[in-house]
Amino acid sequence: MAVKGLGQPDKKYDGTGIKVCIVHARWNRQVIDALVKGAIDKMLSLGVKEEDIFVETVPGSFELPFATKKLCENGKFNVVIPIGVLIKGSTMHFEYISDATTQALMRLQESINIPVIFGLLTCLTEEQALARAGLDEAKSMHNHGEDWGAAAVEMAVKF
Ligand SMILES: O=Nc1c(NC[C@H](O)[C@H](O)[C@H](O)CO)[nH]c(=O)[nH]c1=O
Repeated sequence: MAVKGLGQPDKKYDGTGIKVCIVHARWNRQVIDALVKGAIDKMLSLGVKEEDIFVETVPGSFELPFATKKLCENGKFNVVIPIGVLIKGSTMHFEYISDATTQALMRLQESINIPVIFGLLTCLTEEQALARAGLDEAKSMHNHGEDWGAAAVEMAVKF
């Protein structure tokens, strides 16, 4: 049995009534769209109402922290899922955006006081990104957006 991976939740959480913000980048759009759909479909299956899921987009992952702060600082949402896909290129751009965005999203939880689900894929190849969105031919991995949707419901219900 594989060791790595998300364990089953301690119970099935009912997402009825929770308000969710998804803010996603538009870079690597094919992968982004699959991840967003995976997160939404999972949350709907856990009782979240479609009208309680608000979706906004930004150009790229580097814009996720600022947009997340502006969208969530007024207390309208119980949880936020920033989603971005970073794919390593030939420069250090990937490393700087990945680290800066990750740190900013983690710190943001202190100021907006709601759970921030980490929906940033930091991939070394396009194949890694496709696999983590459930888009590769071999279906070698599940759509990680589903994990983020489940985590969002659990965190919003519990805290
Ligand atoms: O470079 N690669 C990527 C990227 N660059 C753009 C950056 O996030 C930002 O939008 C611009 O620098 C403008 O501020 N954004 C991503 O989401 N994924 C990438 O793979």
